[in-house]
Amino acid sequence: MWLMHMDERSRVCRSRGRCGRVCRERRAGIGDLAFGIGMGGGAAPLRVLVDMDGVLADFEGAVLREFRARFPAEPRVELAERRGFSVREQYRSLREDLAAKVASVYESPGFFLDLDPVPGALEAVQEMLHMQDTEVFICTSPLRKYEHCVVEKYKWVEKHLGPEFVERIILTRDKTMVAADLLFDDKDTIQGAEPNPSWEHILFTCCHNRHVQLPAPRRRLRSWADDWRAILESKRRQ
Ligand SMILES: Cc1cn([C@H]2C[C@H](O)[C@@H](COP(=O)(O)O)O2)c(=O)[nH]c1=O
Ligand SMILES: [Mg+2]
Repeated sequence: MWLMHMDERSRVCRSRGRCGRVCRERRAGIGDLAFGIGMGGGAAPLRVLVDMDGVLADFEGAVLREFRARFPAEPRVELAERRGFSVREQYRSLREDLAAKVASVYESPGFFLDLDPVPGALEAVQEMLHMQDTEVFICTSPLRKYEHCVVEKYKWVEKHLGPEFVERIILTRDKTMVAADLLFDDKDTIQGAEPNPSWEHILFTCCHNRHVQLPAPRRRLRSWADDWRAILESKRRQ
């Protein structure tokens, strides 16, 4: 199967890292071994990226709670009414000035540090960390207004997952540039400089994407109680 991706003249993987198992074999040097130009072991570990807001940390629940506390007289968007990734744009559609008000909530010092973990998330990533032939990284995007967000994301990871996971933080506004096999993320559309990212995006269900119809063959993880292990195993077999 992986041979389909190999260009025999240049001896490079023509998929340029976009082909799941093939890429893991390339990372492990099996492609080179097959052409007699190096030594390889087994397939490289399955590399899994796990998003932070909406997947590990409950961004949406905290936005609503804090908005209600700070602006009790203002209209708000209940979680059951959330649609679309951007909470700011949905508040703007209620009334123009509410966009700045809701942004002031998540741009405040302490907001990111105080987020509650998503149920089951900490246990799942700790289990992934100890799984054989598996590498797990936290791949998260900072706010444009990054003053508190960046350092608090690091502190949140240390507080809830420990220093081992701090080493595993990838902070980027462009996740398409990160090479991996899987990305668990609540944002329904992830775009960036690389038009063909190497990972398969597993949409993690969150209040704002619950109603999004995914075209085949895209997959969802409904919660951390859903069968994330089966998704990893299916990817390993591809
Ligand atoms: C308006 C708005 C912003 N965000 C922010 C919060 C984070 O800084 C990033 C997403 O981070 P992730 O770890 O990649 O999930 O965008 C948001 O999540 N939702 C919003 O509505
Ligand atoms: Mg997210």
